[in-house]
Amino acid sequence: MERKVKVAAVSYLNTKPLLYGFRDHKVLRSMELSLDYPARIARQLIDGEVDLALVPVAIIPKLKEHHIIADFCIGAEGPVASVCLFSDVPLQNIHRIYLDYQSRTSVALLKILVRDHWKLNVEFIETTGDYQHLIRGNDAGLVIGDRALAQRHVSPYIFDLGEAWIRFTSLPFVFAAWISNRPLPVEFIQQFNDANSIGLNNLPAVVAENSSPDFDLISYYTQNISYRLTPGKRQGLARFLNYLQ
Ligand SMILES: C=C(O[C@@H]1C=C(C(=O)O)C=C[C@H]1O)C(=O)O
Repeated sequence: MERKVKVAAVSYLNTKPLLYGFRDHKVLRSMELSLDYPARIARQLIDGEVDLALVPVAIIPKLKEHHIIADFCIGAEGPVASVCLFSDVPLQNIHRIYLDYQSRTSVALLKILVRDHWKLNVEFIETTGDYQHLIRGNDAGLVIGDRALAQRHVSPYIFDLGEAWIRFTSLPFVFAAWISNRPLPVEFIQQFNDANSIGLNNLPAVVAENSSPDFDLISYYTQNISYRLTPGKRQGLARFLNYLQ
């Protein structure tokens, strides 16, 4: 028997609908699953520690070989809610921006928007651990995931990067996609896609076992995160990857 496919997924609330259907699914016989934050998962796929991962799409150019294997992604066709630039002041008054160490795609997206859409002259600051308390005065911060949903209750100014990208390009955006660093059997991919779809078809059940004190999850899963990797999203992805060259 072939060895098990090592799969890594994002540990945030946005991924729960995709992972819901894996329990008891027969695809589990041929894979093992681990969870982490996006920048770590990116490193694991680049280093070959895993075979397939829900990785930030910004790392695609770093992979020797890549296959987008599933019909699902973490995308947005409007405000995404959990990828935002948070600030005490309006855009024009921001001097410095703390970058989220957990992110790869949103950091690259933010830099594109700052340069070409908002046309701001700011300094970027890398982070390695908690930094949200440093978001004050003229220092803004990019925050993603569940921590962004919490930061929405703290910062008076919220600039949503999903919304900004769409204003800028008129295209949807893909933050993360299921990407493998080697070809995988067709049968595995079919089962994997089936497992992904189960939670999306049963969102009330997904919400019943996950809760957020910060955001309404049904809205998050239906109005903000957009999970289907549609032709429009692939177009948005191609445009984004073009900017990275
Ligand atoms: C929408 C989100 O997309 C995420 C953003 C990522 C990034 O910036 O690298 C990676 C994975 C996604 O989970 C989010 O985390 O809120």
